Amino acid sequence: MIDFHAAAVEVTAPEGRLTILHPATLTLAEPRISVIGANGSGKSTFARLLNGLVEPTSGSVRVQADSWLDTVTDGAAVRRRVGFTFSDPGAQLVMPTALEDVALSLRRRYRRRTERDEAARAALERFGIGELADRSVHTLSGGQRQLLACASVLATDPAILVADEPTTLLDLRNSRMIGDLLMSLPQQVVLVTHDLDLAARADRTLVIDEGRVVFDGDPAAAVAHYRGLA
Ligand SMILES: Nc1ncnc2c1ncn2[C@@H]1O[C@H](COP(=O)(O)OP(=O)(O)OP(=O)(O)O)[C@@H](O)[C@H]1O
Repeated sequence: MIDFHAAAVEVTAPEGRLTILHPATLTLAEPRISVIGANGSGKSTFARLLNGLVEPTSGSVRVQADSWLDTVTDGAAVRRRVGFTFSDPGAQLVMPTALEDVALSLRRRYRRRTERDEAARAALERFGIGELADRSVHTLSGGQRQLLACASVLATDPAILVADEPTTLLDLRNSRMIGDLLMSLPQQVVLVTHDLDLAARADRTLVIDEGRVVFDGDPAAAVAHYRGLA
């Protein structure tokens, strides 16, 4: 569960103060929530507020894991419970091999190296990329990196997953695989996407336009609203 209370984001740009997200008050309780909108409308800003990667300049964003946590004052605890995958997986893959990358995200949970590597290998298998365990992340295709980034984040078993354009780099087969996976996870999922078919599979869809949530509700109606804007 996620709660926005008059949360807004302003930045300082050469042309002065800009509001990139106007105050939003909403509660996200549905298991699958999709966020759609044009390039530059504010979707990533909205998504990054959910785990404190972006802090609201006014208002607040709180997430409920075991208790309610504020994304600013409880930032580290929020980031342990809210997993985030970036549209560019290169931004989050930091270790030389696929296995080491997943193992890194498991270092808090498993102190012993052998247990950690075993759990990391199991996470890779779950995503159908077990055979890539010992490959250098630099030799992976864009789609394989995206799958690895998802495996690394989900291996930590976050309470909520925020996925920012997780299928952008993927071919049809892998987009379907990631889409099916996101729709079947036990965690709450907030998904930012330009894939309107995938967005429509959510329980609730937000449309963001010029920094405002301009539609919030039924996914099919949201997609129709977005098409109307375009
Ligand atoms: N730190 C910043 N300083 C100035 N402008 C910013 C900053 N962060 C974001 N913006 C601007 O805010 C707007 C919203 O950006 P955001 O990345 O949230 O859009 P988006 O909807 O995710 O776009 P896309 O679909 O292209 O990824 C854009 O115009 C962007 O240039």
